[in-house]
Order: sequence, then structure tokens, then C-alpha cells
Amino acid sequence: MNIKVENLSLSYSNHTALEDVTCELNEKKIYGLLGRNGAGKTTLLSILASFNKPSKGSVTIDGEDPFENANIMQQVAFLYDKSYKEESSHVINLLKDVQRYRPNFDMSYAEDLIEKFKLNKKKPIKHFSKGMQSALNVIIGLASRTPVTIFDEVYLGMDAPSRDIFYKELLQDQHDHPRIMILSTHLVSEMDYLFDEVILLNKGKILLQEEFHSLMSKGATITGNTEIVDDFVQSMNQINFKQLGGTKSVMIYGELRDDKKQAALDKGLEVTPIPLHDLFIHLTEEENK
Ligand SMILES: Nc1ncnc2c1ncn2[C@@H]1O[C@H](COP(=O)(O)OP(=O)(O)OP(=O)(O)O)[C@@H](O)[C@H]1O
Repeated sequence: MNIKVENLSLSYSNHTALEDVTCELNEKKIYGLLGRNGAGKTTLLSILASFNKPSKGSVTIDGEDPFENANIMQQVAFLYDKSYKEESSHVINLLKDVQRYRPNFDMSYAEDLIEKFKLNKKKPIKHFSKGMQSALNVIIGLASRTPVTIFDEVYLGMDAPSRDIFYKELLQDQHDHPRIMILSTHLVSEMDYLFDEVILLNKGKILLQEEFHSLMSKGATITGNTEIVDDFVQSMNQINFKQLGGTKSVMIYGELRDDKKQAALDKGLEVTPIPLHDLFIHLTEEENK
């Protein structure tokens, strides 16, 4: 499977939600799609899922336009914060409906997940709590085993233990049945360990697309005696700092080469990675754009 997005733009009346977006997702791995509120994440994902048509540019999945393309759509699952308030079916019946148009659907895995999330099989879905409805979306997304699986903030309302089940199952099922998995989220610090690659959208444009580990290697926190830290970081791109008595911590962004890192250690400074959450805040800050 290959997803190719080229010079994609989408405007809603006079508002440009996506502008000249170009990216490629062609490996069976977990992509984290990050961006602040209104950055255009759902808009982009809804185009990939054929819920929306671009104003300009193109999207192809395996070389084909996904829009109203039954063959491609069968292979793409888009799970989002959908309301089930009109849904009077029970969970098994709804999953049987899903199974009809998802050729790889695994009902026994779905049943296993129903047990893990403790969903009540006897209650109509419209009476499920918000978190239970989200768990149902997770079950549909994982058990469908579509070559492209998109979760757009699908965890809303799920409590911490349920989200933990989601993340564990996601990693295990991705390991057993690799696919292109896209996770759009605001829970950056909670979910960063899931990502193989990060795509950062800002104000409708791609700010970066990079392997998680390579992105992480670009930032570092240097901690130690204030004077030594100040001297060490003076020519570096400093994005934040904290001062506690005579100790200072400075976040730097840019490649910290091994020799520089060793030089810091030799000066008695501590070098630690910057969490993705902090990089995300810095990279999308107003004054940086
Ligand atoms: N149907 C619509 N009509 C008009 N404007 C819209 C519509 N849907 C989205 N927008 C606007 O397009 C922009 C991108 O919205 P989108 O929902 O894609 O962002 P997002 O990154 O998913 O945001 P969030 O993190 O808040 O969910 C926003 O400014 C939003 O107000």
C-alpha cells in the first residue's frame, strides 16, 4: 500500500484548511499525526478516507484516486469521534454489519476485545457511555485489519486503563498484522512511544515528517552549573530554559553531534532527550512561524 498526497489544498468557503500539502506514507508502520487545534488533521484524514474531496492537488492510494472508489475504500478504515446516539443495535450485530464490507475482519479478535474493554453485549449501543463508544471504534478499527487504518482522536472519553488496553492491543496487533496505521492525537506525551514516524501539521501545512528517533535526536536538554551551561549553549538554538538555584537546564534544538555531546559530559553537564510533547509545543509556537 502506498499513500501519496501531492500539493493538496482544501478550503471551506473562504477558509483554507489545508494548503499545498505533500507527503507520502508507504510503510507498514505507525504514523503519529500531530497538530494544534484547527491545524487540519481531520480534514487531511477525511480526504484519505474519501469523506472529502480536495479543492486542489491529489491523493492516490496504490495509484488510484480513493474518492468514491469502492475497491480502495474497502481497504481504508477511518475511525473518529462518531456519535452512536441513534444506534439501537447491540454490539455483536453492529460488528457483523462491519464484517460484511471488511474482508479481513476477525470476529474472534473483536469478541476478545469486547471482553477486554468490558462492553455490555446486551445493551443497545446508544446507551453506551462516551468511553464505551470510543472503545467500540477501537474494536472496529483493530479487528477490521484494513491495510490502511486511521484513528482520529479515537480515545475521547476513554479512561486511563481503557486507553492503556488500546495502546497495548494496537502495538500487538500492528506487530502481528502490520499495516499503515495513522494516529491523530493531542495526547502527545502519553502516546509518543507508539509512533514510528511523526507528521506535524501546522496551520494547514506540513511542518515536518520524520522518523520518531531521528526527530528525538534533534533536541536535548543540557543541565548543570549555570555558568558552564550558558557557556556551552551560547551558539546553539535555545528553545527553553529552567533555573533552579545555581543549576540551569536549557533545551536546545538542532542536531547535537556526538562530539559535542561528549564535550558536554566532559564538562560535567547532563544531556537528556527532550520529550516529543515539548518539541511539539516549541515547533508550533506562534512566534516560530
Ligand atoms: N465543515 C467545515 N466548514 C468550515 N470550516 C471547517 C469545517 N471543518 C473544519 N473547518 C475548519 O478547518 C480548519 C481545520 O479543521 P480540522 O478539523 O481539520 O482541524 P484539526 O487539526 O483536526 O483540529 P482539532 O485538533 O481541533 O480536532 C479549522 O479552522 C476548522 O475550523
